[in-house]
Amino acid sequence: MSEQAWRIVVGSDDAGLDYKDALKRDLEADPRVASVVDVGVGADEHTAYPHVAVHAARMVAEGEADRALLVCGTGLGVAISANKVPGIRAVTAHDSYSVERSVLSNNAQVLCFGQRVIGLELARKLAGEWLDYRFDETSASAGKVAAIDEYETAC
Ligand SMILES: O=C(CO)[C@H](O)COP(=O)(O)O
Repeated sequence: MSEQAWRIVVGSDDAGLDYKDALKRDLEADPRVASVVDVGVGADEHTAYPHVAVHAARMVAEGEADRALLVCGTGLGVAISANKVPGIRAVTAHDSYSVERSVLSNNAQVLCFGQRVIGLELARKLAGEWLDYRFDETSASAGKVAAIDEYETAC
């Protein structure tokens, strides 16, 4: 049986707009993706990154999307912001191994890139690889991710 296609939300601030739009086009053309929702920014829009990131992360936390792909200048601010939403595990990852482990070790639902940090072709390649990974709830990593969740409710 084939795996269910991803429902993805994309977002950026103005510093990440070009990459967000390019990655969105790739995702829309990808058969592994069922739907793509763009929460901005659009051209000539200057919403600060925390608002966009939290909007996207809430969509994931509330089950409206499976994953989010976020872009700002560094990929750091969108990750910090998305992680404020309970239940969200957001990472900044600019290399293939980290992207893989963000899903297989950390069950991260949110991947963040920095448009001022990596080249567009690398970002496109990493986003494509990201779609192939699914967290294994029966893996040895599952208990560690559960411990993160326990700290979220305890702290
Ligand atoms: O990279 C950003 C936040 O991490 C953002 O795109 C730019 O933020 P700024 O340096 O505060 O303008």
